[in-house]
Amino acid sequence: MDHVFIEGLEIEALIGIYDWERRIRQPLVFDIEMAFDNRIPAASDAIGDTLNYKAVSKRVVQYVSESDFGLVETLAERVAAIILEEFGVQRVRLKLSKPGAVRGARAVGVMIERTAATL
Ligand SMILES: Nc1nc2c(c(=O)[nH]1)N=C([C@H](O)[C@@H](O)CO)CN2
Repeated sequence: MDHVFIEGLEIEALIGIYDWERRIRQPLVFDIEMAFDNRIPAASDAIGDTLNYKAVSKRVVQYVSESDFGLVETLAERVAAIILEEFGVQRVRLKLSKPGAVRGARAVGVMIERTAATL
């Protein structure tokens, strides 16, 4: 299966379980891999046939910038659901990194893979 990806998408958000984290915005980094059949846009050369990574990025930036969660797990789940539901993606892999959250670690966070519900 082909993929469309977004790597290193940096967004500041209100995120964290500690009191001090409720008063600041922290940088988060998203790496997103979306299953998509790229043969169709490759044949037509039409942006309308693509899974448009710019449109997905814009939506993720808008949602994450306005979000307010304690856990990175919650935010990752919500972003994955938006990608599946609003962009018709069948499978998404998402890595959410919180750089600098743990002293000595470059980043911590979660990686999830979700599939669209079938009726
Ligand atoms: N699995 C998780 N562990 C932790 C989280 C989290 O969201 N998921 N969050 C924190 C704190 O907010 C931390 O990032 C502050 O340094 C701790 N562990």
